[in-house]
Amino acid sequence: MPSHRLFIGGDWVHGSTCRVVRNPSDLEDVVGEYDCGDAGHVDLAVRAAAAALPAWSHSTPQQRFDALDAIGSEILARKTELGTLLAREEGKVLAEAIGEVARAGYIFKFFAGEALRMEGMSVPSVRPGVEVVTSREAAGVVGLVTPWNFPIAIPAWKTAPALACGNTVVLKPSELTPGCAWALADIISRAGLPPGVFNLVNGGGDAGAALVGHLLVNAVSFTGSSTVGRKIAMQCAADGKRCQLEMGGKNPLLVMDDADLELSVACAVNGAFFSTGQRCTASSRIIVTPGIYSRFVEVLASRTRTLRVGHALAPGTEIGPAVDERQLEKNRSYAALAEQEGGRVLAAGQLPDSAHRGHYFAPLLVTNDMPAARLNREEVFGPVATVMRAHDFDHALELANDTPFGLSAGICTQSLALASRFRQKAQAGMVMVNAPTAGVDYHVPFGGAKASSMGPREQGRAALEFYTKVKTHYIAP
Ligand SMILES: NC(=O)C1=CN([C@@H]2O[C@H](COP(=O)(O)OP(=O)(O)OC[C@H]3O[C@@H](n4cnc5c(N)ncnc54)[C@H](OP(=O)(O)O)[C@@H]3O)[C@@H](O)[C@H]2O)C=CC1
Ligand SMILES: O=C(O)CCC(=O)C(=O)O
Repeated sequence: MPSHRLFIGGDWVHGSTCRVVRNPSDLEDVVGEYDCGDAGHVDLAVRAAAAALPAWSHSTPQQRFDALDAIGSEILARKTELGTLLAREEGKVLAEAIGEVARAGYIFKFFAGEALRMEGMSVPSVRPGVEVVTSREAAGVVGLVTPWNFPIAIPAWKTAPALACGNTVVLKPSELTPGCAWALADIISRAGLPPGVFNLVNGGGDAGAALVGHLLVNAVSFTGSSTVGRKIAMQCAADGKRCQLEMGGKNPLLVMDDADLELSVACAVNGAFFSTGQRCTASSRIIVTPGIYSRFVEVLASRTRTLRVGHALAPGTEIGPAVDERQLEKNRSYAALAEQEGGRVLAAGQLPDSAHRGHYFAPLLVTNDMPAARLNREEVFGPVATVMRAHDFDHALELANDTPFGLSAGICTQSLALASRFRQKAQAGMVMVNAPTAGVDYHVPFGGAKASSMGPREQGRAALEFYTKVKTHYIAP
């Protein structure tokens, strides 16, 4: 099987090592071999991006539109094939994987349009006869460091706005999922961009650190763990680089006495367990008021027991495997905490007969009313959710906000008054009413409050704040 190379300065280049990627649903299935780069490859890629910057940052909106639109079209045309690759590489069930690929395609289409709509302002000056206008310019060479859990959508939602705004890019995806990033680079390589405008260096955290610390990189956008995010923030602050971080979540879903039972169970199951809980927007804390508690827990527990865990490509699978052995061990260690911390297991899903073939973990529903319990404070990133009992709405809101994170927060209620109070008081970047905390639109801002995010928002028009610098022009006659 030929190894997939790095893409640097318009050429496919050998890396220094090679990674064999195996399907987490079936470890005997080899997905592919991918070259990994080191600090030297990162240096070459950043220099290529810096050399391409002057011309690309002055390219016409039409050139940018044409390239991004072509990339979006090819991704959409190949969504089933690429979705299958994603499902094999990351373990996301096929329907969700195809949905993620389509999302990546639409993101490129959306930002193709944004390239045409790059606006400035014309503002009356306080001085007579002077004209004031603002314009947007590219931020420069951008380093994109991405995680494994959305291996094509996250590279897309960073790369597309970066290119639309005239930046040049070095993408360093997670070493666990190089295949989707490679497929994206392959599509981009045929979209008519000049050499060096987009570069791919697959590799591990060393390549990521080399990219973040490179002096020719002007801006860094990162999605991943809080631990790595904090390191990157410190490095960028020391170097004076722009920085955008999307990190963890411990997202609450409130279920109020007046909630529709079926709808709230569906929101909880989707938010807590779909995508194997490997979403920063996952509903890992479900906070329930007394009037609905017993009925809700009974239906949710029975639904949890019957969730179909299995091979991501098998028809009917609802929950795929954990991405790798390390994440599986992490899930198991949190599962062990369920009783150690004084909680109780309400329900556990069933492992498939073929569980020994992959990194399978059965969804777990735990009750623990202690806000200080680790299961209520730390991001597991697996299909593990706690149910907490709240006395009333105010108590539920207090529990919801009692977390260092603030990405997404949801409420199930039929009361407009409660929904409005929740939307105002929830300390989160995204609030959902009668909808799961996870699963967002691709054309509106995405990001969190408190320790979940740093820097300007991603996605939608808000993304332009990070990927452009505003210039103010004073023109006197
Ligand atoms: N909020 C979110 O969306 C995500 C949160 N997470 C959380 O993080 C945990 C661990 O997942 P993991 O993939 O290891 O996440 P990491 O934060 O470790 O990795 C994210 C990306 O950063 C890279 N990286 C690692 N170290 C550095 C560094 N020092 N400088 C620059 N880049 C670096 C990684 O490379 P490499 O390929 O070597 O890992 C990867 O590309 C999960 O269990 C989950 O809790 C993870 C993914 C997404
Ligand atoms: O919930 C979503 O649609 C997006 C989640 C996400 O971006 C993440 O987990 O990194």
